[in-house]
Amino acid sequence: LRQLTIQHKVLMGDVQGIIEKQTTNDTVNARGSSSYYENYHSMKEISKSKEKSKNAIWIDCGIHAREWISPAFCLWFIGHAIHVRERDRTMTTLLEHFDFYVMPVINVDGYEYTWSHPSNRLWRKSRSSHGNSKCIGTDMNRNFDAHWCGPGASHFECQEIYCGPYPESEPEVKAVARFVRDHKDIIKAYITMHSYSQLVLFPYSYTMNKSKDHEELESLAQKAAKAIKRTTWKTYRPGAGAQTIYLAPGGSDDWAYDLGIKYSFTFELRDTGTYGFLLPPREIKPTCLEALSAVKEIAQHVLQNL
Ligand SMILES: Nc1ncc(C[C@H](C[SeH])C(=O)O)cc1Cl
Ligand SMILES: [Zn+2]
Ligand SMILES: [Zn+2]
Ligand SMILES: [Zn+2]
Ligand SMILES: [Zn+2]
Repeated sequence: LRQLTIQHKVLMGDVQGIIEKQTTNDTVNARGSSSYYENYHSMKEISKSKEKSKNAIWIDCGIHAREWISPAFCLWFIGHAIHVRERDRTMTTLLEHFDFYVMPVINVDGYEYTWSHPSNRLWRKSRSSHGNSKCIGTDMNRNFDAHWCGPGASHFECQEIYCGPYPESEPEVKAVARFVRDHKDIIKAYITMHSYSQLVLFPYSYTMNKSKDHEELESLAQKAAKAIKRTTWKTYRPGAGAQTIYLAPGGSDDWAYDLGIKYSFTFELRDTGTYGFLLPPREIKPTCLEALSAVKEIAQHVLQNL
């Protein structure tokens, strides 16, 4: 059967099958359809054969269409991690211990929409339509399966905080949730970049109750804020989401935390309201530098607490 399975896959020209062709005694990936990530990951697993997969840190950006500084950070981060790691000792060390899974723009259709429709530059949601409503879009940060659609979200499709028809109804949310679930044993931190307000948020947002790791996360968020202060003198406020910004359910950070990824943070990047979502280009680089210093602070703490 195994031989047949591999033959079938190779015949199907499935990359997965070709990868498995090189499989030594690794188990054949049981799942038929595996995503790019699975091909990539199983290739890495095979290349290292016996070794456990490297731990990883997840960073996503652009879940909200109008928060343009967020995708800018993710792309800048990738560039930094690739080009300057010789000069950046900390980054070099972190990259020896972690893979960084970076998703530059989760809400691709929404982001593109704000570029192609200047009159809708402040669009927030996805661009999907469900049922027969005249209104478009689900707030992807209310669509995760974490106290879904409780207080702080809306069941009404025309609302900015519409939670969607059901948890993970948005294909982009489903893709992120599936990947993170499939890799929850090696993903040691979940970081999601938003704007604006200059905040370092940690669970919970869906309840006013403190998480079991409240003290540790608070202290780490404070250290992240101090790193930002040291880098650009900007003040970011650390705090649990519900107390610091608003009570809201279905967010990705709460979902990742309840999945077991303890180090889970939402960043609200610049600014505090002067330009808001329309942050001028001159602020992109300093914002990326300060956000990088915070991400490094978190990653170093995670490394020390593996
Ligand atoms: N779990 C969460 N963490 C952070 C936030 C704040 C962001 C800021 Se734009 C949002 O409203 O989606 C919201 C939630 Cl639901
Ligand atoms: Zn994998
Ligand atoms: Zn946001
Ligand atoms: Zn925001
Ligand atoms: Zn620490």
